[in-house]
Amino acid sequence: MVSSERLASSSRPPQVATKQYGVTKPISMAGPTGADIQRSLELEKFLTDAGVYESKEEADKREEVLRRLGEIVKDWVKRVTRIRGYSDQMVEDANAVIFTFGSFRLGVHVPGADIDTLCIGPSYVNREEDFFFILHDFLADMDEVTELQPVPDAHVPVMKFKFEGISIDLLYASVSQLVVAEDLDISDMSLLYNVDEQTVHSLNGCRVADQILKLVPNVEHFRTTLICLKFWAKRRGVYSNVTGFLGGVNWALLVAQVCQLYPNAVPSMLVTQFFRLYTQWHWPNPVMLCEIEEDELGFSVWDPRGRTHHMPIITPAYPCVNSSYNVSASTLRVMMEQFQYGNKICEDIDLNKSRWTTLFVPYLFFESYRNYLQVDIVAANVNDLRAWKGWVESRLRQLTLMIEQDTFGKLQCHPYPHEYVDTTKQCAHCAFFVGLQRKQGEIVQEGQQFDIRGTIDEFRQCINMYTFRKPGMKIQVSHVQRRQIPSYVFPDGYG
Ligand SMILES: Nc1ncnc2c1ncn2[C@@H]1O[C@H](COP(=O)(O)OP(=O)(O)OP(=O)(O)O)[C@@H](O)[C@H]1O
Ligand SMILES: [Mg+2]
Repeated sequence: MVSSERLASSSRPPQVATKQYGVTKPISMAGPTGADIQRSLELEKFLTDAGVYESKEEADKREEVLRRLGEIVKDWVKRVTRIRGYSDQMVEDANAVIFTFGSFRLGVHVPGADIDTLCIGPSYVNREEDFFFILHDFLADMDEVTELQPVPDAHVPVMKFKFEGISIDLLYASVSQLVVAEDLDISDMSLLYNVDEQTVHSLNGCRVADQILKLVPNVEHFRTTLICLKFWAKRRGVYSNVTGFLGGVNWALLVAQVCQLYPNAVPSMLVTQFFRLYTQWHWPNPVMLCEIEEDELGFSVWDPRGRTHHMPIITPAYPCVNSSYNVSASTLRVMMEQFQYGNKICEDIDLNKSRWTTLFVPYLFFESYRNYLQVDIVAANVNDLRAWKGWVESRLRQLTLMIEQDTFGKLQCHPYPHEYVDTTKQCAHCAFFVGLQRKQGEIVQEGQQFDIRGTIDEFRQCINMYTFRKPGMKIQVSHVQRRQIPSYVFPDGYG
């Protein structure tokens, strides 16, 4: 049975931000009914059985890896201090601290997820040489470290590696202090004075995570709901920042907004309200968790170029940016379809006509379209493939945009954020797929076909301009029909 209070509240339209840089206000709502609590317990059981929570051993290992990383950066900073010729006292006092951010900091990481870390060091230890050369070489010599990959020219420069098999993203920020205190307060705005833009960006992840945890009314409910929605998004093929869907921070902000609106709700209600709210949200109205002064915005939501911000989800710490700038009209369309699916199932669950398992049924991408593009990527070895694949994956959004533009929006693309590997190939290989469909409602003339060969050639040329291209790095883009999808895509059979 559904309580009358519940029906009354759920039939109310969600409030949507109308004021510039304003936030949505809490919708007062009665607390959970017995049925809501029961549904929440069932949801948690489902998530536990699905394996989204890591074991005690895995959690301990992560803590140990973080402790080791903390020691390594301290040793490194002391070494640099000595090389720079500072006094023995300075060498003794020299310090660096590690902060975590991302899903680990929020307490919503799944087994095998990366740990996003930020190292804060003193003013005289720089990123260009000290971090990307001295610390890099230090790490390269360690047996525990594998797959070390420096990315110094990224928007947020990062060193990626595995430490005893755990993926680490390590950022570096040098602050205007000679000695970094062990209990440094990352929310202190004065840390942002006199530092370069990359440092501001590097500090931002930690400040955003802390803000989110401060702004949600009930952290445990927020965590369960976010774990649930991230798992759902992966099952439904809409979890991926790089492909133009949403990544960890975007899902966190969307869920945090729902938690703010329904402060008394338990996770099952929050999941239901999530789908209700975002199926009705008037994009591109921005989602934002707190009031933001105009000068805190790192971009303009209303700027005429802002039309490219299809689904603005604004981070809550200076400089507040749209965290989902990769979303395009086509990926927004795909996500809205998925939100509608989620909304329908949750309504049925509320009426006891469906169960949680149905919500998480994997999306059948290869049954959803008749035509696809297959993007095959090969390289001489797995290391080359990792870098090459990353580059191609980051350009798939461009392919989608180019096709939709060149066909005046009549051909719609759905880039799928999963890679498939043909293990029978001699060289290292992976493939991505893009679903193709005519825009619905388009009047089709007999025999009308789209010729996108020119667009694909242009895309391939752009891909081949990769700065770090090596012999053996190749890409092939082919049009395939559903029945031509290669069998390695279905390792368990065609279902
Ligand atoms: N588009 C973005 N805009 C702003 N911050 C971002 C963006 N992408 C990543 N970040 C920052 O980097 C952090 C780590 O990114 P990551 O993609 O690992 O997300 P995550 O929340 O850790 O999820 P996952 O469980 O997938 O690792 C984010 O939490 C956020 O602070
Ligand atoms: Mg992460």
